Amino acid sequence: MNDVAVRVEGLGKKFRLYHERNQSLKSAIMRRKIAEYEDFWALRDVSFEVPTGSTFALIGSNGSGKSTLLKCLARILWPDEGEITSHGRVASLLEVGSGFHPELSGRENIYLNGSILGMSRKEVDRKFDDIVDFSEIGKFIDQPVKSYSSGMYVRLGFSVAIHVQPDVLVVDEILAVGDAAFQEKSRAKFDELHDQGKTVILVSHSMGTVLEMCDQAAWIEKGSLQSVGPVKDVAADYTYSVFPLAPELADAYDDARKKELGWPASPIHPIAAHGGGVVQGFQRGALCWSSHAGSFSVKEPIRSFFNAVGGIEELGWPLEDAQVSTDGAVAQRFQRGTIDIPPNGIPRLAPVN
Ligand SMILES: Nc1ncnc2c1ncn2[C@@H]1O[C@H](COP(=O)(O)OP(=O)(O)OP(=O)(O)O)[C@@H](O)[C@H]1O
Repeated sequence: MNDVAVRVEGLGKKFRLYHERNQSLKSAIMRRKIAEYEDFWALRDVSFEVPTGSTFALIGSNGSGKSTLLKCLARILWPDEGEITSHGRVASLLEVGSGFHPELSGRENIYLNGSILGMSRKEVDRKFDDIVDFSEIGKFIDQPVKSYSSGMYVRLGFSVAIHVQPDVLVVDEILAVGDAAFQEKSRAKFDELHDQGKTVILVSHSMGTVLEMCDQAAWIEKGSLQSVGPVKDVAADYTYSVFPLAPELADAYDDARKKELGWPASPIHPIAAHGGGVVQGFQRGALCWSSHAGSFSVKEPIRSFFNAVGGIEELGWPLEDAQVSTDGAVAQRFQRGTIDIPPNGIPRLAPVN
């Protein structure tokens, strides 16, 4: 077996950006001039290898070129420079409804999509019931797919793609369209593929999902590769670029704290009251700097706090580390009140009058 599932070498993909809004031949003739355009390189000089059996994430900000790269990997787009070599059967699930014909039924689309992804009719016949079962489309299978919800589209598309039994599965963010139960089911399917030594390449904006599911990653920005390697390193590089450290916190963020708190997971929140300060959420806690107390770290529960109230306006910054009792309850004192989180419960905020 090959150690490398996909090799990308010097990849470049350009698009034409037209300066005239209307690009039809008729309008060009009417205006007696050919539409002007410029070349825009969505990807340039991108090279990396995806190890066989890895779950590989592509990360980067909006418009950085992730989907374009996935489309090149799935052979939906053809590169203008460089090349992609892949080993084994590649199946992809990119845009909602891609590979489906809206007027055809779910049943007909399973055959259509299956053949696009390289399955024979006999193979689809054999797997048909499993595909329908996994998709949970049930009695709607003979309805035209144009009447399906986007979640139903994705469930059917994903079900066909995994039943191709690909060596490499290429998936864009669209799985997030499915409901919680289906997302859980697709996660389990990814684990199964991983256990079978299959390779999955996916795009996700959720750093939690990426860290949980993937072992390798590549970070792309403005069409060029920034870093590639173990997911933790790449995710750290990326998040530092998105959420730089507050200058006040930089000194406090030594190696020990880095280990304890992880990398930045939120922008810097300024605190106006009581002489001012800043607080910033990290992967496993928060760092706080106040003009009174200098800087100190707060562990996990502050994240629940951030989520619960959407900010630190009400209670101010934390005055102590969270106190965790044996039954899992959490209590933490803040500048203007306290927060209590019962085991598996909703945080209660108790502002001081
Ligand atoms: N068909 C196209 N014609 C012209 N420009 C395009 C085309 N497809 C993509 N682009 C441009 O290429 C760049 C990269 O787009 P792409 O969709 O790959 O980004 P992305 O990283 O997937 O973004 P997002 O996170 O927002 O989904 C963008 O600037 C986009 O406008």
